[in-house]
Amino acid sequence: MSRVGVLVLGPAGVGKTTFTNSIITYLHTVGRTAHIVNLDPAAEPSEYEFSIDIRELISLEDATDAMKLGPNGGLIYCFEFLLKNLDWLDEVLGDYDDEYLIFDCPGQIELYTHIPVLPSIVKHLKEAHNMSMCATYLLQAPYVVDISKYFSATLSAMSAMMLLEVPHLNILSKVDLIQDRYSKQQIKRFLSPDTFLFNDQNEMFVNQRYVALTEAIVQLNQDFGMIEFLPLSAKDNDTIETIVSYIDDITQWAENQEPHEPKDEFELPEDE
Ligand SMILES: Nc1nc2c(ncn2[C@@H]2O[C@H](COP(=O)(O)OP(=O)(O)OP(=O)(O)O)[C@@H](O)[C@H]2O)c(=O)[nH]1
Repeated sequence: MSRVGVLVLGPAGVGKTTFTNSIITYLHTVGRTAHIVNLDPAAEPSEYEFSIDIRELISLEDATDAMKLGPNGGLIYCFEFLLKNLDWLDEVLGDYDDEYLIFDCPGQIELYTHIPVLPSIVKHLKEAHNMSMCATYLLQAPYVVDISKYFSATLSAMSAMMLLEVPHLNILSKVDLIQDRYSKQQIKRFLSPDTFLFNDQNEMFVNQRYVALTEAIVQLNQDFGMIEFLPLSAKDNDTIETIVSYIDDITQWAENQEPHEPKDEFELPEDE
């Protein structure tokens, strides 16, 4: 028995649910099946039905009403409740042997960058369910191309990578929204950032020490090769296909299925 678990992570509004639905649509078109595991206790109804839904155990409304908590405290309460009730998760997962499960997660990144709740759940999925896991961490292109946001965004991705300890893909979402501001070549350099890329933005810093700091952090990133992105544009099937091929390679889904090599080159969506 083997299961694949794809975690869809990232700050609020980066496109996690849209990406989850795009993967399901793509997999259906190539004759594969996948299921959505909704881990957002405040989720709205989505294009595809959730196969497993945390709201059947606890919803954000239950937590905020019963415990008199605000939305963030309520969300943390829901995850702690899930952690205490892993037998519920075991039971609902019991029906999904040999399946491809996509975990759509909430956008409150403290759940996977600051507190150990999601890492504990992920550890349980790996150990108790023999799940082959891959984390996808989405950051939206219109933010990441701004140098001051680039750092907080990439550091949050790195923090999740270190806390979760599962193979990790960084994804630059909503690439279509920057295609009229940047050439294909510039966008390719955002996917694998280098110091040269940010030189034209350094003038925004009055304090020259920030310029030096910027260059040092980008250099560190380059030296360790920690942050590279795969491009995503939700309506562009090629970007979805490439990301799925990487996930398949990481989770070795293809080993038990048809042979499937990951693509060598990133394919950027065509300019509008
Ligand atoms: N232009 C563009 N818009 C996108 C893309 N992906 C998502 N969006 C839009 O971004 C908004 C947020 O998308 P969601 O999928 O709800 O984002 P989310 O990360 O699941 O949001 P939360 O669950 O609230 O954290 C919606 O209006 C989407 O239509 C994309 O690739 N391109």
